[in-house]
Amino acid sequence: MNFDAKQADVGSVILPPPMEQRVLDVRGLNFFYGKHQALFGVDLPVARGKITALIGPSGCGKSTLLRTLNKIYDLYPGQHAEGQILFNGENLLNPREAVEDAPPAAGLAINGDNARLRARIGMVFQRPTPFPMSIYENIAFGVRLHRNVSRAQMDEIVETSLTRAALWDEVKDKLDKSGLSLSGGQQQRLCVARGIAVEPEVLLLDEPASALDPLSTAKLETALIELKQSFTIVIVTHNLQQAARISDYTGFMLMGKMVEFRPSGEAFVRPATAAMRDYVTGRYG
Ligand SMILES: Nc1ncnc2c1ncn2[C@@H]1O[C@H](COP(=O)(O)OP(=O)(O)OP(=O)(O)O)[C@@H](O)[C@H]1O
Repeated sequence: MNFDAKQADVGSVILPPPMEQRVLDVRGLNFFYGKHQALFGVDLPVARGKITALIGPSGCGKSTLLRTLNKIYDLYPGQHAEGQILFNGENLLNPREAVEDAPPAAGLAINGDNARLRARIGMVFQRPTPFPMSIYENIAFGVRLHRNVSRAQMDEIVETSLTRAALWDEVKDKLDKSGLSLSGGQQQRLCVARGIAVEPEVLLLDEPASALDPLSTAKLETALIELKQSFTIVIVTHNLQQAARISDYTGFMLMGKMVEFRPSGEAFVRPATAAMRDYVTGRYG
């Protein structure tokens, strides 16, 4: 898929959710891998209790943008971001900055504490990454890091998390078996259960179904639709049908820019930009 710079200068159409509904609000974000700039002035408003999908051709910056939201890139030397990522009244990129016109805070201030940030904004990766421990411990491990709970309370958290991730029925009789003994699709739902067990506000998913068969994908999608009653979800996907099926808002990116951001129903039926129209009709790629 080759776009020259002229073709990519397609303008942008951004129809954000109202300010009071935004849990995260990315404004004018630039991102750099060393000297290589991967994001250019990106805006991403994320509505609370909704699923936001990020789509676009390979290399357009979807995963990079997702990785900025819980600052996981901070663990890698040479990577840095500039701009504003507003979360609970605070600019994550500059916690001391006085932010005007920020969405209302609904949770704890992060105060520059990245460990707290990653507990509030959890992440599930492309390949399932269960810990080499029992199914039960996969979930209990993270909870213990954040809270002191009794065995009975932990049993309840494990059951609730697995139920919400649509996995309980398949594993309830083998909680002491290794997480690695599950199928790929089950492992991915275990990772979702692990992510939500610590009750984050936001769950980030980077192409979580790319390694799954259609049945496992359908189960994961069902789980995500249920989960948005309790959590906000941002998902990167190459699967346009999936984005159209499950998301409330869609952001279409091209060459490091946010070209179109709109409610998904409208965006897929009537793309506002020629670039997104070409992309969803398969004219490119
Ligand atoms: N670790 C890295 N070091 C240097 N450049 C990187 C790194 N990771 C990504 N990039 C570059 O940043 C740009 C955006 O990459 P990114 O992975 O965010 O795109 P993407 O839209 O998620 O792609 P895909 O759909 O193929 O996963 C690309 O030009 C890519 O080559």
